[in-house]
Amino acid sequence: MNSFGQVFRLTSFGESHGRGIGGVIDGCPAGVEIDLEFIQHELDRRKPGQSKITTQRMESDQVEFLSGIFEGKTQGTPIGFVIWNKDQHSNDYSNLKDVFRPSHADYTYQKKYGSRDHRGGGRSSARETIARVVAGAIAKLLLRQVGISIHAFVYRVGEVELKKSYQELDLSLIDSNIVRCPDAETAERMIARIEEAGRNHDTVGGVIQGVVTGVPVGLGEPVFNKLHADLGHAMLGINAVKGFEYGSGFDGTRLSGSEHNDVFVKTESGIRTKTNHSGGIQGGISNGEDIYFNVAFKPIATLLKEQQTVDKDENETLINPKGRHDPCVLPRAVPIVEAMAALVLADHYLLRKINHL
Ligand SMILES: Cc1cc2nc3c(=O)[nH]c(=O)nc-3n(C[C@H](O)[C@H](O)[C@H](O)COP(=O)(O)O)c2cc1C
Ligand SMILES: C=C(O[C@@H]1CC(C(=O)O)=C[C@@H](OP(=O)(O)O)[C@H]1O)C(=O)O
Repeated sequence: MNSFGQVFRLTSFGESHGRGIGGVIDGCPAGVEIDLEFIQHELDRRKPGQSKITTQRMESDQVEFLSGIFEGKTQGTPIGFVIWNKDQHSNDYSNLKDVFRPSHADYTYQKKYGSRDHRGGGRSSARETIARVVAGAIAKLLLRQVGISIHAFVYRVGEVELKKSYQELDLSLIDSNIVRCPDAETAERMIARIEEAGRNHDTVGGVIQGVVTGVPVGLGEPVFNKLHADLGHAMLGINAVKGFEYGSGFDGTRLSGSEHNDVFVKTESGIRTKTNHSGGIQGGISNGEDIYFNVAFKPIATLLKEQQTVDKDENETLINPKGRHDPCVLPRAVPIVEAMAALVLADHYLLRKINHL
């Protein structure tokens, strides 16, 4: 399937080395104020060639809207958009036509479809995430109107970890450096780690943390489409993602129940919890506390060095990829994580409106 969401739905199309990437958003209500500069800014945060630590493919990624927006507002009609590809170097992939890059999608696409667009990985390329960032930006604008904000930042690159909780950080500093870690000293070490991977013709993975604030009580469906399940589905659908945890996550399993329970307290702003191991979600439904989660990204597959592989006739052979690749996806994945979270939150916000008088 090429669609995502229940009410606020995105269908994307396009391949990395085809004419372009685009999408259709269905189910966006009328009256969302569209800030085109903001949408373009989100695309600029994702685009390739943005700094020395990303792929050097040079795309301007200017979005062209075809429908659904009039006089600065959504009309409740399908929103169509396209971004044209301009800097494909398809010859870089000529020697990959009949061989499979280890841990990319070449082998599985070939086996599933019997053929594949080998240029730039075709539809398996993360270039498709452009569509998610456009739709996510519109979802963010909708959520902004109802007081919900979403931030993501790079938490770990390889072994270089941010040793602070998100409450101790100034999230307005996320974009103050090229790696998108809101702590200047850790950011420097992360950048050095990515440069080291690049120099060695290798790649490095890590973790992005996401935080959603201003969420009202009651978003999420109680059995299927639990809020955390939909967030996990969204995050695990991003290219190169290997893991998702929310709230206390895997570390929470080390605590006893009495340490882990989020005790309720009555405050001036209503019922709150003393701690937030639940990560703002209980029984699949938001409880009004911050939602926070971690997303794990692998070190990406295409290494600019020789590796063992097989070809499409099942002979063992060697592979030597060329071209422009991200030594680490995390800096560019930050806006993608935010976009996917925004799609889920907007979807559940609208779903609650349908389900309740
Ligand atoms: C922002 C971003 C940039 C990426 N850039 C590259 C890249 O330059 N080279 C590469 O081999 N994979 C890159 N990937 C990862 C591949 O798209 C991904 O590994 C591939 O589709 C196989 O899917 P899987 O890793 O989820 O199994 C990138 C992923 C993201 C999120
Ligand atoms: C083009 C983008 O990223 C690409 C993602 C990608 C991959 O395998 O996912 C491989 C590279 O593709 P190419 O060889 O065509 O440059 C990246 O540059 C983009 O994100 O816009």
